[in-house]
Amino acid sequence: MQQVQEQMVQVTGLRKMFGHRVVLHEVNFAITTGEVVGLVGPNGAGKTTIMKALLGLLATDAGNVRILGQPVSVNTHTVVTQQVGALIEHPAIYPFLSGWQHLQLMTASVEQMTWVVQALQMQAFIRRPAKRYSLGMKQKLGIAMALVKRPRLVILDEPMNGLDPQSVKRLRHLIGQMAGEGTSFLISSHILSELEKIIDAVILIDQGEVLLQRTMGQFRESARQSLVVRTAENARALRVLLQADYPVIQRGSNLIVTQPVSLTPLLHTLLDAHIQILKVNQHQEDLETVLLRLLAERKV
Ligand SMILES: Nc1ncnc2c1ncn2[C@@H]1O[C@H](COP(=O)(O)OP(=O)(O)OP(=O)(O)O)[C@@H](O)[C@H]1O
Repeated sequence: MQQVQEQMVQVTGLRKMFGHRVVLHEVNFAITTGEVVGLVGPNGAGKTTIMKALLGLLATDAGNVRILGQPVSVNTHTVVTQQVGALIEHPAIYPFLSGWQHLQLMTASVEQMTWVVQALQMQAFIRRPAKRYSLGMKQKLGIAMALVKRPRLVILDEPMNGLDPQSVKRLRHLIGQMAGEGTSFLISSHILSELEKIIDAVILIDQGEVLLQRTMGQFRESARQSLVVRTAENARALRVLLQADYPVIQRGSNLIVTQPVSLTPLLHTLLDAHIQILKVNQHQEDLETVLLRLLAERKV
């Protein structure tokens, strides 16, 4: 069923200083209903600070946060309490309570608790005291606590930390399912290859500024296409292509043409030099490559 694209989060002109250091400059972005947004950027870029501001956990110096149209600040967080689930930094876990008792702190609904325990496959350890949990079990419990009330907005800071591949897959599935039912997600992660599989849009933060906000559709359209060519004589092929002014580099056993070019003249150049072509592939830059390139270009 098509979701109505209601505004879930609206952040305008957010500014935060720690002492004299500006850590968020004029941050603006929006998240719609059912949208899964990735918040990415280098260490110290300001991702956790943004998440804390969204939850009203941090006094800001300027700007506004609205969730479902309602203002959020350190003094006003009714909408956060009622509609938002979050896991920021480490989950708050009491060693002597079981996982189940932690979930009971979040909701009175046994149905909701049973649903999340099954969805994240926590049945085997949910009744044990949390002091006996592994890192990954604690992380799952933290995620379960964020999701159990089926909130309208979920904020997850590095949710994949410590999770095994099966659990990552299960979480991905669950996020997709909840998003399909209208829950919005803001997820930070350094594991861009994983993040890319679940997000609808990405926000890139660097030094407290939003460098880019794009839907994955826009992102794929603008991602550069490179051409991967393998020949029987790569060293000679490299020389021939460079002489013909192609932007080409050698990587492992492949030659990479780094900018869009027409295929036929390139192949003719190689065939005219009697070089046997073994493989030709179009390759699209992935999220990680594009973001690293954008960050590198910024430093130039
Ligand atoms: N309580 C604080 N006091 C002073 N400076 C702080 C405080 N919290 C964060 N900072 C600074 O604010 C900046 C942004 O930190 P933040 O934790 O938001 O980054 P991040 O993008 O989440 O980084 P990471 O990827 O390493 O988790 C950093 O330079 C950090 O040193």
